[in-house]
Amino acid sequence: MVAEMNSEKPILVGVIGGSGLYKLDMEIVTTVNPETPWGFPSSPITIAALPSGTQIAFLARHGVNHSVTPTEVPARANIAALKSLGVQVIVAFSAVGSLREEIAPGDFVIPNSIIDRTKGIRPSTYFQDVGIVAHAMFGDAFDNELLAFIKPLVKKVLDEHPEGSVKMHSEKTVVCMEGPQFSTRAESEMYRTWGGDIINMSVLPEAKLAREAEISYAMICTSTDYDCWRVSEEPVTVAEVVKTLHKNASTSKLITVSILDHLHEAIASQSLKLKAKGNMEYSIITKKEAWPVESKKKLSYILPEYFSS
Ligand SMILES: CSC[C@H]1O[C@H](OP(=O)(O)O)[C@H](O)[C@@H]1O
Ligand SMILES: Nc1ncnc2[nH]cnc12
Repeated sequence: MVAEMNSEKPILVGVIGGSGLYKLDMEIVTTVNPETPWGFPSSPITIAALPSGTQIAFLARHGVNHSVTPTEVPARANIAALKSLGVQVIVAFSAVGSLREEIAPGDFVIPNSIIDRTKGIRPSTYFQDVGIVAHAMFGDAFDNELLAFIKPLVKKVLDEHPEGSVKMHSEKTVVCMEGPQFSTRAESEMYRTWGGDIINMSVLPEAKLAREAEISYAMICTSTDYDCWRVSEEPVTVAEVVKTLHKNASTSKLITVSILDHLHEAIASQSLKLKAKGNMEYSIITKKEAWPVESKKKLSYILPEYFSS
């Protein structure tokens, strides 16, 4: 029997899959493709059901065939589309390079901070060309309450992995570079001196836009390579990344099936206090009387609490 979208049980959790994670092994309820004021998401969104019946939303960041570059990911549309479905928490997956000896390919990392090395060419805010200015807080780049909630759950899954335990690291800093080319050895070494622990091309502006849309956001990273800072070794190649990607993707699927019910329940019962909710109330600096009508309409798509009336 095909499950139906359950209108009484809202979809609270969204999952963004990165390189290698283009679908989840779950029952598909339906597929939607909402057109947002910022266009269409990178891929249609799959509404999938956990064995318990809990429904979640899944989106492939680079499209299901990995045809969208990190620079071209329509992050505003992705986050807005998930918000339009009622999503309050996003668990994003990402394949990352390791900048530390102790983070080996195959390890998992849940970062708590970000260094921005994108080049300003990705639309990175909803508050652009709308005549309404907002400055979201981003000191804590991820929702710390959410991190604290998922960390022990992810660790348990990794400790009990059927093919042997997988190492998990937390409290790490992810460097987000522009790409699509990988870093030079000098850059890689520089990121290490800056305190970077892992590197990807995807966490920004995704994490910033989630914050603006008042969605709590965490990233679960899967280490695939040592980038190029180890001078005695060849620099990273896509072939090397892909080698680790397959095992990592099946572990990521195991994590989603194992933790999302707990997460959904904690959000629904409000036992998990989400930090993102309400954060924009004090971020909008433009006087309400000056908000252009058209902009209010556009922004009400992501923040109906402030812009609907
Ligand atoms: C395929 S190597 C570089 C590519 O992998 C990561 O993608 P994602 O974060 O979506 O898993 C990295 O950010 C780059 O986009
Ligand atoms: N070395 C690396 N640099 C940037 N993004 C990556 N994704 C996976 N490995 C990476």
